[in-house]
Amino acid sequence: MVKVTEIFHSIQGESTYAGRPCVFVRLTGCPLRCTWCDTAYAFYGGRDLTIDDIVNQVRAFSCDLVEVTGGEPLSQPASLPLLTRLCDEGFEVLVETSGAIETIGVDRRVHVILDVKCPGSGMTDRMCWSNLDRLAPQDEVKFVIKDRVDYEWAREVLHRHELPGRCTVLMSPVFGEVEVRYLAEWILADKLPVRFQLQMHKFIWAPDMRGV
Ligand SMILES: C[S@@+](CC[C@H](N)C(=O)[O-])C[C@H]1O[C@@H](n2cnc3c(N)ncnc32)[C@H](O)[C@@H]1O
Ligand SMILES: Nc1nc2[nH]cc(C(=O)O)c2c(=O)[nH]1
Ligand code: SF4
Ligand SMILES: [Mg+2]
Repeated sequence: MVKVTEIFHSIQGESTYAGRPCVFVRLTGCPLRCTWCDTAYAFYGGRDLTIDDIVNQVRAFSCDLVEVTGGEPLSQPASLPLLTRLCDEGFEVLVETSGAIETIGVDRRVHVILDVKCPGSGMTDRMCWSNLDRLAPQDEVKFVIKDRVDYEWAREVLHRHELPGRCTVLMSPVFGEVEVRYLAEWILADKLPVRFQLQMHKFIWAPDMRGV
């Protein structure tokens, strides 16, 4: 069984897949507590579903792109067979993960979108740094930036781990926290080889709306 908060069809708002119709499978529960988390409603509750139930609900949307997110999807061991099954069914599969849980066992066909938790999240000490060694060219690493301190920390980490040569590097502002223009201008001033992104769905729908 997999504990699931919601399954919905929306416009992918993040990563290089932003703008594409996508089905989201949001698993319940997260061992982290990022100070700025926009999905605290997925920490508790949820419904127990079988992998077959989930696949049937996903199929009903007739959409080839599926993202498994949360909560922290990899904190449920059943997320691994779920990801493999979605690949076997022919979907293009993304997993959005905090960086705090080992990505060992994630099907190689899955595109991993891995957060690196900056100091402003309060969760840097939870990072599982060996996850960076497992990044493949089809994966994406994401820094969610709250302020200038986070930015400088992220810049140092991405250089130290030579991330830009290994996969896409995303930088995204914490929604409503940092002036988006400042982050854009910091990236330009430093000529950082990263992809700046905003959470597109928060501009399409109300920022606190669920299921979009
Ligand atoms: C809700 S998390 C779920 C997946 C996983 N727990 C993680 O942290 O990656 C999905 C994505 O939303 C981002 N996110 C959450 N709250 C945010 C906020 N207030 N502003 C910008 N991004 C946010 C997270 O950093 C993560 O990349
Ligand atoms: N539209 C939309 N795109 C998203 N991309 C990643 C999301 C997430 O919560 O992981 C998300 C989300 O919640 N909604
Ligand atoms: S790891 Fe993800 S779901 Fe968990 S608190 Fe942080 S942003 Fe929210
Ligand atoms: Mg979200």
